[in-house]
Amino acid sequence: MQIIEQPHTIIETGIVAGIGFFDGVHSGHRSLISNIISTAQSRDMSSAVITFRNHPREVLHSDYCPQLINTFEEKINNLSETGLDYCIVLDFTVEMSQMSAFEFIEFLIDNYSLKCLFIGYDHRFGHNRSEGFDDYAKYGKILGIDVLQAKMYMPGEKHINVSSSVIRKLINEGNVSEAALLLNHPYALQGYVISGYQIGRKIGFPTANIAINNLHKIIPANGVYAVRIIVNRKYHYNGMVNIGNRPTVHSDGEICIEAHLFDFSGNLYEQYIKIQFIARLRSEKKMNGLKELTDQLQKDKEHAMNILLNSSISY
Ligand SMILES: Cc1cc2nc3c(=O)[nH]c(=O)nc-3n(C[C@H](O)[C@H](O)[C@H](O)COP(=O)(O)O)c2cc1C
Ligand SMILES: Nc1ncnc2c1ncn2[C@@H]1O[C@H](COP(=O)(O)OP(=O)(O)O)[C@@H](O)[C@H]1O
Repeated sequence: MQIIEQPHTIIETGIVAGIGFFDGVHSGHRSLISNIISTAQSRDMSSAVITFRNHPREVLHSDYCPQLINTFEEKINNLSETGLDYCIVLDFTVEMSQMSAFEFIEFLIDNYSLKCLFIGYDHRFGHNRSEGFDDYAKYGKILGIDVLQAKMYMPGEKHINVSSSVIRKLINEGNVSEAALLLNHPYALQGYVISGYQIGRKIGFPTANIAINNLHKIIPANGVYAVRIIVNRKYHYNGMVNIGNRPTVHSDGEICIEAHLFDFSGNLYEQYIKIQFIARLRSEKKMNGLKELTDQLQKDKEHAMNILLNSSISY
C-alpha cells in the first residue's frame, strides 16, 4: 500500500476510494475495503481509502482529546494488511471543515484522480454535515463520478452494528474479548518499560511497567487481563497485565499498566513492548498483604494460561 500525503497526485488508472476516519480498522471497515478492492478490480482501477491524520473534532474544538482505538501509525499498519493500493492521508484543517460536500468531492477528483467514491451507510461530510447520501450521489453525477453507498455490516447472529464507537465503549469497560471479535484482532497498547517499586521480583512476579506514548489511546478499565506480549516487535510471550493503582502496596492513586511475562527472565527496562488484550480475568482488589496477593497472582496465571491456550483470537 502506497501512502499519499501530497495533493495533486495523478494516479493514471483512476481510483475507487472509501472515505472515513477508520479508527480501529475493524471488521466493518474491512468489509467496506473488500468492496472497494473488488470494485476497483472489476473496473481496472486502483483501490484507496481517504483518511485523516488528525481527528476532525480535535481541529474544530482545540480542547478536545479524542480517546481512540488506533494511533495514526497503527491505523496505517492495519490498513496496509488489507490489500489496498493506496491510502490518501489528509490533514484536516479549519479551511477543509468549511468546504461543502460538493466542493470536497470536487477536491478529491482534482487532486487524487477519484473516479468512484464509496460512502459508509451513515457517513456524512461537508460543512455542517447537512447533506446525505442522495445529495452526494447527485453531486457525483454532476462531477462525472460514481458515488456508491456501502451497506451496513452486521456479522453473526447477534446483529451488533460494528462501529468504532461501540468498540471504544467495550474497551473502556474492559470487555476486550468482545472488542477483539468486532475488530478481528486484539486491542493493543505499546510503550517503553520503565522502572517501578521493585516489589514484583521479591514476590516471584516481576512486572514490566509500561509508559504509554500516546495521549489518545483508550486505557481499558482497571483490572487484570490475559494478554499476549511482543517484545521489540519480535519476541512473543503469553502473560498477564494489571491496570490500576495497586491498592495492596500503594495508595498514591496513580494508574499504572504492568505486565508479567510467562516463561521469561531477563531485563526489559527501556525495551519496547506491545500488549495485546485477549480477555479480562477480574477486577483489581485490595488484598490482606503480599502473601494473599502472590496466591492470587498464581491463580491468575493458571486462569490466563487456560484462556490463552484456547483462544482463537489471532495475533
Ligand atoms: C496480573 C496482576 C494482577 C495484579 N492484581 C493486583 C490486585 O488485585 N491488587 C493489587 O493491589 N495489586 C495487584 N497487582 C499489582 C502488584 O501489587 C504489583 O505488581 C506489585 O506491587 C509489584 O509492583 P512493582 O512492579 O512496582 O514492583 C497485580 C499485578 C499483576 C501483574
Ligand atoms: N517474567 C517477567 N515479566 C516481566 N518483567 C520481568 C520478567 N522477568 C524479568 N523481568 C524484569 O524485571 C522487571 C520488573 O521487576 P519488578 O521487581 O517488578 O521491578 P519494577 O518495580 O521496576 O517493575 C521488569 O521491568 C523486567 O526488566
